Amino acid sequence: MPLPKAELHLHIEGTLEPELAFALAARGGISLPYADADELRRAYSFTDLQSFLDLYYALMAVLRTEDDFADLADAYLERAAEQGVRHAEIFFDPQAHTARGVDIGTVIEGLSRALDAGRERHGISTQLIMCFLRDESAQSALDTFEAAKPYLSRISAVGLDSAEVGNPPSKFREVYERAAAEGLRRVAHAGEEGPPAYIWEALDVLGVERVDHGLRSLEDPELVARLVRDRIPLTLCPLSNVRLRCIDRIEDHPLRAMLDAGLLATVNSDDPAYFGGYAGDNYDAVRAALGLDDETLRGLARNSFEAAFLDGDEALRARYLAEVEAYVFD
Ligand code: HPA
Ligand SMILES: [Zn+2]
Repeated sequence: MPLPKAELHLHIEGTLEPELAFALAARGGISLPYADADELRRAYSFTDLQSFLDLYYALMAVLRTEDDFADLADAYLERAAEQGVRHAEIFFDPQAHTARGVDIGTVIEGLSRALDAGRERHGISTQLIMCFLRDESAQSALDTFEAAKPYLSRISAVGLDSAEVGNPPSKFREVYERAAAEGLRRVAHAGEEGPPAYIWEALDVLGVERVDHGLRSLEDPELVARLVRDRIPLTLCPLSNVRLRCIDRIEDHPLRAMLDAGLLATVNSDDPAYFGGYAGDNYDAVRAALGLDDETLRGLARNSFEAAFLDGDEALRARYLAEVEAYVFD
């Protein structure tokens, strides 16, 4: 049995495995510019974030109907359950779909259908986090937020993703203010490729409660002090960092140094279909590369549930935390 954990940094569109992409393409009468799943998988060689995003957005062409989104989320939950994920807070990118003429309601209803069934079918509790594409305009984010208004009861938080450098968090101040006014939680990708200054902005301008990645935090000791003081969680994604060449080798990952500095670090998968592994695979990778012992892994799992947006159900959080403490490593 795998270590129980929460997944807090997972793009549902990044769980689109090549085989499912071809199956959805066939169902929708869409042709892909690859002969088969193996050829597509061979294209998964990235030089930076943008080179990944280009393929990530292109492949979304197969996601068109409510059933497509439901099947995508159901396939993810099945893989996640096998890897010990008990709770998942899942990003989606509405603008990547509405730009192709897919209604935002189709996206949210399809995902929600699979997530609602997920508790029974896969034993996983879930939340949805709506992300804005930071390389689109601030107005586009505002328009997206307005379009999502009828569905806000299904969304727990807003996030910010896509091409980071040149698109600082402060660009999205207004839409984050609106989200907060509607009672939504706030997170943002920051410090993946971008500088520590972007992490400060995410905290001070957008009011985020968690930083997605925050990989470059250690470059700024004052920032580390702030993150430690306020117990701001970082949702790290080790395999992603290697595949997108934010770090050269997994052995160079700053996770251990971050834990030693007192940061509330968590381990997550980002875009598992593209980066070589789901949540448990990321735990396995850092365990092997950084020589983490069992109690450090247990601490990472504990952090994941402490960082989860489970304030509305503290009994559930307590149950998950008890599972972590009772876990016996083999
Ligand atoms: O790793 C990522 N970084 C930024 N945006 C993203 N959108 C999907 N994955 C990512
Ligand atoms: Zn991400």
